[in-house]
Amino acid sequence: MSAVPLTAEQNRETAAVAEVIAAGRAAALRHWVPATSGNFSVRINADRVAITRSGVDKGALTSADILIQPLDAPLLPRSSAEAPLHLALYRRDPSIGAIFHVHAPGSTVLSRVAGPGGLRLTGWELQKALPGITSHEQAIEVPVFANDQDTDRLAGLVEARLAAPTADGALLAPGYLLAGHGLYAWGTSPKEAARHLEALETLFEFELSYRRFTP
Ligand SMILES: CSCCC(=O)C(=O)COP(=O)(O)O
Ligand SMILES: [Zn+2]
Repeated sequence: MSAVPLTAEQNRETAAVAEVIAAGRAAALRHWVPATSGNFSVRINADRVAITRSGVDKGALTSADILIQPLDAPLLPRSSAEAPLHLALYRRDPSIGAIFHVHAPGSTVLSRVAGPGGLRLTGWELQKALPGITSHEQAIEVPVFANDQDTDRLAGLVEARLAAPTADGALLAPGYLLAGHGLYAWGTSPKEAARHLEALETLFEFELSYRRFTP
């Protein structure tokens, strides 16, 4: 009996699930997703994403832990508690290919030091790992939102903030912080989202150390 070949769409779905599993494992190796925290998603096409289920160990994901969520349908049972934050970003920006959320130490601590509002980054060469940044002299704005257990309401605030202009023409980071909670970062592909996540978390660690030495 010959196997039925997979369609291009099925191949895309399988690849997206594998990317979600790999992103969770990479984050866990860096201790960025302690105690089942974090959530990860990868776009399959214009209408659907692969996203982690709620409450599972993101460092030991299997394909059974990944849901295929249509963007314009109610949340599937056992979906991530933070799925509305992922879906809102995919809906507003078709170029987003992956979204990763971690509870990494630099992000989580700095989000409380900065408080709700915005965080400015400038002076760091590593900023150039972010899109549109060509100099350490440019300013990057990272929105910081008060944490909220109502993630639909939070998604509405994020959408409004990302649509608003920044002060002084600063570039918006491909990510934001939830105060006392963690970091969301995205990119056009899983690889780019991972690079943005790593750059932002490292910049936040730099910033925390720097602030200890400066008034
Ligand atoms: C144990 S961390 C609390 C929930 C959270 O912030 C998180 O990132 C994980 O939520 P999920 O529903 O996606 O597992
Ligand atoms: Zn979280």
